[in-house]
Amino acid sequence: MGGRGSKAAVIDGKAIAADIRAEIKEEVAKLKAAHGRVPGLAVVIVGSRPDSATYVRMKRKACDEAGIRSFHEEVPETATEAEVLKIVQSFNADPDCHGILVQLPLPKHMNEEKILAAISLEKDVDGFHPLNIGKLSMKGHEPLFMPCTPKGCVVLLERSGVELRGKNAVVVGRSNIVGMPAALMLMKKDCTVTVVHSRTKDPQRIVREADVIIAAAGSAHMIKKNWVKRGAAIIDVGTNSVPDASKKTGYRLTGDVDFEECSKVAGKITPVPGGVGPMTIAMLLSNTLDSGRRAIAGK
Ligand SMILES: Nc1nc(=O)c2c([nH]1)NC[C@@H]1CN(c3ccc(C(=O)N[C@@H](CCC(=O)O)C(=O)O)cc3)C=[N+]21
Repeated sequence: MGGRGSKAAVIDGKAIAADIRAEIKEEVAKLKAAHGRVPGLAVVIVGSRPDSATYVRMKRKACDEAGIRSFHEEVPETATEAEVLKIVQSFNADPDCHGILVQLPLPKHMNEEKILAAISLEKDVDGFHPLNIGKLSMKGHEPLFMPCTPKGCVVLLERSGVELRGKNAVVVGRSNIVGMPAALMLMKKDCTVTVVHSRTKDPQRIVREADVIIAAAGSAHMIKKNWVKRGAAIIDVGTNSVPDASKKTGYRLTGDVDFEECSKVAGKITPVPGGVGPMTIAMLLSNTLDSGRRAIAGK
């Protein structure tokens, strides 16, 4: 694979996510049979951004299919921070709710950190609570939940047979929700990790050394063929909207990686869409199942 003239194997995130969702569905059914209860996920959405509405619809459908109960609370863009905090607190206290997700981004007048920190640690299925993130960085401390997108990246690598131990991993991007936690998780998997960001000198030279590339910079097609070592595994987290007149919506989704060119040298590569995106939702269900199992079965 990845030899001269050959093409990278495409990692099918949609298929891997479907497998995981089927496994989760079975586990939910087992919980229900043994305890008469199922995991529950609360989704809080503030305002009516069309992209947020789409993601929330997909999450809800995924819950339904897996047998996970979902609760929805939608408030207008003009709601106050106190109102959102109150909703979070009511789900914190609800024994049928095992996971709480506050859809991001929040309107500018709300303090995102304050709202995320109000979510009970035991229900933080997004893994965004500062304590859960902090534990990721410490030896001997396991977070209750890992953030869904970077966890999805690691699971994609593992399920497609990429050995991580001792490998050079380069993470492009240092965001709280993807780059930083992805780097920490790969370190826990015994990779040697380098994080490349907007102030890095000569990022191409560093990325070219990578056996594993996690592209999470938010810049369409910034990773080119001559940035990639032959045989490298590439996980593309980018979800950039670019104009496309042939689409109904007028735009299409594209990654941070120039897929056409890079797949000529990479060993394995994820597409966008159909790569990391579906895994984000599968990991959300997985975290909700874990949380529900802890609460319902006590393990
Ligand atoms: N509290 C919170 N938690 C999140 O996990 C969260 C969030 N806020 N805000 C927005 C981002 C984005 N996100 C995605 C989920 C699924 C796809 C996904 O399934 N994408 C499909 C395609 C979707 C399409 O075509 O529009 C794919 O890549 O194949 C993408 C992105 C979760 N997010």
